[in-house]
Amino acid sequence: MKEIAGLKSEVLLSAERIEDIVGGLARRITADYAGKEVLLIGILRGAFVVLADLMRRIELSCEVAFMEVSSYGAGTTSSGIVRILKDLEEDIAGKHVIVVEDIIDTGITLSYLRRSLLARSPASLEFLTLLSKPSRRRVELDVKYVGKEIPDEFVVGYGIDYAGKYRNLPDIYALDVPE
Ligand SMILES: O=P(O)(O)OC[C@H]1O[C@H](OP(=O)(O)OP(=O)(O)O)[C@H](O)[C@@H]1O
Ligand SMILES: Nc1nc2[nH]cnc2c(=O)[nH]1
Repeated sequence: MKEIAGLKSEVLLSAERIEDIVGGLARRITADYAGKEVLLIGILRGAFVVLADLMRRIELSCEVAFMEVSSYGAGTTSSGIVRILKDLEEDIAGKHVIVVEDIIDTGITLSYLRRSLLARSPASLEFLTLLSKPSRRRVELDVKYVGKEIPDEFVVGYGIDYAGKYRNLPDIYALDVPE
């Protein structure tokens, strides 16, 4: 047991377990896109850690780009309103795009991104998330690459923050957040 932000917390996924999961996702992408070039779009800020590890294990010609979106304030619940804080600088028309997320909760962020990115005519568009909380879904989403499904717990570490902090923790912790 460890205290994070004064809250009780337990390791949900160790760094070693995360490495295995990310390696498995990278192998699937390498096989699925054989002979093609991919564009990975990391959704800032949380996805930068998984994206950095994932792309180094993908054995394909690979480009990277970033968008920053936000649907959470300082707290632990989604506002339900997605804002694009930083858009792509490049054209994605004709590219094989994989959007990389750290976590999917309600699905609102990715369903908004799907609409926004499909309108830009990529050759293909798929989604990857390290973590998914299926019990929290408020919109249906087809996510091809899911690292691990987790219960409805508030998690931090490996890029995922609590009030802007703890992204640097190598393991992922479940926090005992009061209701
Ligand atoms: O499925 P949803 O309910 O839409 O939630 C998922 C979103 O929430 C987190 O981002 P957050 O807004 O916390 O921003 P951050 O990545 O900058 O920490 C996560 O990175 C996803 O983008
Ligand atoms: N930090 C954090 N952000 C989230 N966004 C959606 N779910 C979560 C979560 O469990 N933890």
